[in-house]
Amino acid sequence: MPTPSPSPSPSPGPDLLPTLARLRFPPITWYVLGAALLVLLSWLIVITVRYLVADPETRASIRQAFWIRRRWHRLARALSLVTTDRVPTLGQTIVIDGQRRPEPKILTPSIRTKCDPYGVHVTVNTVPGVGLDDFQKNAAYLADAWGCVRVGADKDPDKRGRLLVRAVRIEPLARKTTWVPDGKVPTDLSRWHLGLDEYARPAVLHVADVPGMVVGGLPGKGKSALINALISRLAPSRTVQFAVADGKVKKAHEGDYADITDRLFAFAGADLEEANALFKRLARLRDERSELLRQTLKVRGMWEVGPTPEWPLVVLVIDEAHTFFRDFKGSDPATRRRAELARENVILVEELVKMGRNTGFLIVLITQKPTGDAIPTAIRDVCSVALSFAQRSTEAAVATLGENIRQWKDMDPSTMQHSDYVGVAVMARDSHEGFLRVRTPYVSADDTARIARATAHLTADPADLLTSLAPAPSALATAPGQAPESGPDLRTKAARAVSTSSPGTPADLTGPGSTPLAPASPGSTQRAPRR
Ligand SMILES: Nc1ncnc2c1ncn2[C@@H]1O[C@H](COP(=O)(O)OP(=O)(O)OP(=O)(O)O)[C@@H](O)[C@H]1O
Repeated sequence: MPTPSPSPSPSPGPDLLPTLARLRFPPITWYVLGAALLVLLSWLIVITVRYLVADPETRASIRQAFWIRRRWHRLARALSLVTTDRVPTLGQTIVIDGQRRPEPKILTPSIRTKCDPYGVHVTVNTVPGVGLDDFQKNAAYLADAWGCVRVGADKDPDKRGRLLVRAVRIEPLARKTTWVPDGKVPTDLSRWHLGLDEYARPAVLHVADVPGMVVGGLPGKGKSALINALISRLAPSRTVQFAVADGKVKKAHEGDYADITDRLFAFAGADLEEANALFKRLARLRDERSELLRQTLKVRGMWEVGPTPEWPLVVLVIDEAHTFFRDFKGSDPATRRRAELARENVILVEELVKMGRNTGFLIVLITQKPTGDAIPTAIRDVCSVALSFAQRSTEAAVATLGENIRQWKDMDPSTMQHSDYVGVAVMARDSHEGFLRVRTPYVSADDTARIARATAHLTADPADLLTSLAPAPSALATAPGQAPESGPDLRTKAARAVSTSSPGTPADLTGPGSTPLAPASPGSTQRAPRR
């Protein structure tokens, strides 16, 4: 019996190419095929070149991103980050007869990746039933699966239904960075780039929304470097003026600010009278500005137009702040006087913080004292930003960051004792829930001194500058149909504010009657030369 010949294979096998060659495709097909190959080739060239020119760490991130995309569908199913769609589509209802049920469809969020040296940014298009909460709950598993130190998810502010998932491969907090200031005039004073957060995203502080900030931390953990960064960044701008009260020293030529005095329009040492004189002087400047604000700048708050050379942002740094607010106990006259000054200092600084933002003040209070009384709560509560470098205990962290830090154990700065964390600060912001850890760049005192020297000619007393803005008395005269303005003539007031200091007054204007807004005691508030 003849054996039946095997049935022909369904695959064309070796005959495929000749068969294709025999087929006559219209020429357009070849063009389309050629174009597709060209696009594919160009794409391959682009990604290869991109990979080759990247630094070794970005290359590692590119490889990581490849595996994230490749294994995403499996991982998403394993972590239940998918949804099952059982509702038949219109097409299925037409085609499928009543006996059969349509196959449920698994919807997986689609992802796109972007790399940097620290890891991968994953953009996720959500599917119904899978959202931000699910990604946040699974962050630790995602981190394990992707080989990352940390994964965080957030909503994309630019598009609803889209999530931004950050996979950090290299711990940004443990990586020390240095910034060598270039002396360039900052383009936007309302934003201060503090450093990188724990997801290697830029941590930006909106200075315009910050009336005051508290900086705490153990000695040697990075407080001065942070202030160096602030001064080096802002000093090249003629629209910023600085004053310092330093509780660590008696004279301006001692201590951390000795090399930048030329860029300060006022300085006070640890002496309480001296500091009190400086705070009063700034409080009067605030009052003068408040009266002139609407008439001269025609706005309700300085930040609506931003600082100008005539109306500069006044940055007051109060270092070792606890020195000025101590609760002195004792009944002898000297102690009673000190207690009175300290109490007055609290009120003056609290008001400067509370009411200074609109008129262009930024108050920075620094302390290394780890107890709650270091900065009185009256002041701490009106500062909208608090930064704490490493602390010895949770109680010390509470003193700077407030009670809330007890709920966020992994953010507690008392866990940052390792030397890797020098320069890392935990930040609390009024408008945000929780805390943020920021790796701040190191800025040396020498670099800050260099910038201060180079920009010393920009130093000016903001009170002097007000006179150029004060409207002429005629402008303040009663307009027809208007009630006469009560209170002193503003121009005269502003002029009076500077009448005690003639142009070319020498650097040290500490003698009685020499400080324009608040005459200080001999050897007190010092001013850099006005040029
Ligand atoms: N952001 C940073 N990155 C890396 N290292 C830093 C950083 N900030 C500070 N350091 C290192 O720590 C040292 C001490 O820093 P810094 O003077 O800023 O501390 P501090 O908190 O101001 O101390 P103190 O309270 O005694 O003034 C610096 O000399 C530097 O070596």
